[in-house]
Amino acid sequence: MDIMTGTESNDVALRPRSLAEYVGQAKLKDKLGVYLQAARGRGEALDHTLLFGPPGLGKTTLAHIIAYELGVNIRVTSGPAIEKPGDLAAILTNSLEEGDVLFIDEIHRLGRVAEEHLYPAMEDYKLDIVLGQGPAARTIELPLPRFTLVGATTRPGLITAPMRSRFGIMEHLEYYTPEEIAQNLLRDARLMGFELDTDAALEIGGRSRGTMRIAKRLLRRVRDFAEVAGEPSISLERAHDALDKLGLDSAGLDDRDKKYLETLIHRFAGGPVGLDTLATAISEDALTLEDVYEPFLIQLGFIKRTPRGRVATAHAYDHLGLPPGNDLGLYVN
Ligand SMILES: Nc1ncnc2c1ncn2[C@@H]1O[C@H](COP(=O)(O)OP(=O)(O)OP(=O)(O)O)[C@@H](O)[C@H]1O
Ligand SMILES: [Mg+2]
Repeated sequence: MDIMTGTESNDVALRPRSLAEYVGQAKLKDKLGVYLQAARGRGEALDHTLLFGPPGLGKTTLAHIIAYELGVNIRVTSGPAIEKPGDLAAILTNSLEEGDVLFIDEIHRLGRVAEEHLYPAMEDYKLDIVLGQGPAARTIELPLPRFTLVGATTRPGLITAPMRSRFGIMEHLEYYTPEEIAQNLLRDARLMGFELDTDAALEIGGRSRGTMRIAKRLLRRVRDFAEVAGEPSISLERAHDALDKLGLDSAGLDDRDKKYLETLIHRFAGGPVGLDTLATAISEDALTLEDVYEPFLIQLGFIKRTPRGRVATAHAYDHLGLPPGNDLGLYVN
């Protein structure tokens, strides 16, 4: 099972529309609520906002909520979709109205040229367009409506300093607690019209890597098991059993997480080992490890990133049922 990717069918109806429906992220919501209210009160566009954090925590959802709360339209695009400066000009001049939100997903993948064109658009609400070539070329300045750029990224480290400095609001999304996830799953179940026991929701919440998207997918799979078993509601036992069948352990680690930890511990004596070496050893892409797998393993306190490489902690040994500091030596398998 691939719990990190895939489509989210009939998800749109379940997406929270307002900040009030958006579960968790209390600190972020508090602050954002104030900024939204202030911008609305002044009748101004919200400052440009950068949302960052691991996949599936709700950045895209939040971008839509911002537009909803401001009562404006949202235009959605992504870094890789903007290749030529012309692409950006088309987006900025075609459909944006005063106060609208322009959402650029994966903003770290914006090309350098497009990025440089975005600077004056963000700062002075104007676009410099170069007409012609060579000595005959001239630049015209196109005024833009005052808009709010909302950028989302899983890799804030790749956003250049000049880009970063143009965001007035920068917010980090955090992993959800099992309780927060359960709260949202109970709401989803209600909206989809099936019974979900609270302890079952908490069980799924505890095995979802703190990630809303994963939790929602697991809920659908657990529901399949319950339905096929002819059960009218989803019980803790059913959730437990189904999650075991899906290969998730008590901490919500899947087979690939476990392979990561086992490789680090057995093959590299718990580290330190470089990311690329580790990635090769488990046939994964280094970026995926860094963006998707490691943040949660770090959050659980199972691994550490050190200057000399990745290190497994005593916690990880414990979780895998190994004696602490297990020193099996190099290359046991
Ligand atoms: N705080 C929340 N409350 C309720 N539902 C949420 C919340 N956060 C996320 N979701 C739901 O979880 C799913 C994933 O959220 P979303 O697509 O916004 O994540 P993302 O951070 O943009 O992920 P990616 O980095 O992969 O683009 C969506 O179905 C969304 O409705
Ligand atoms: Mg997204």
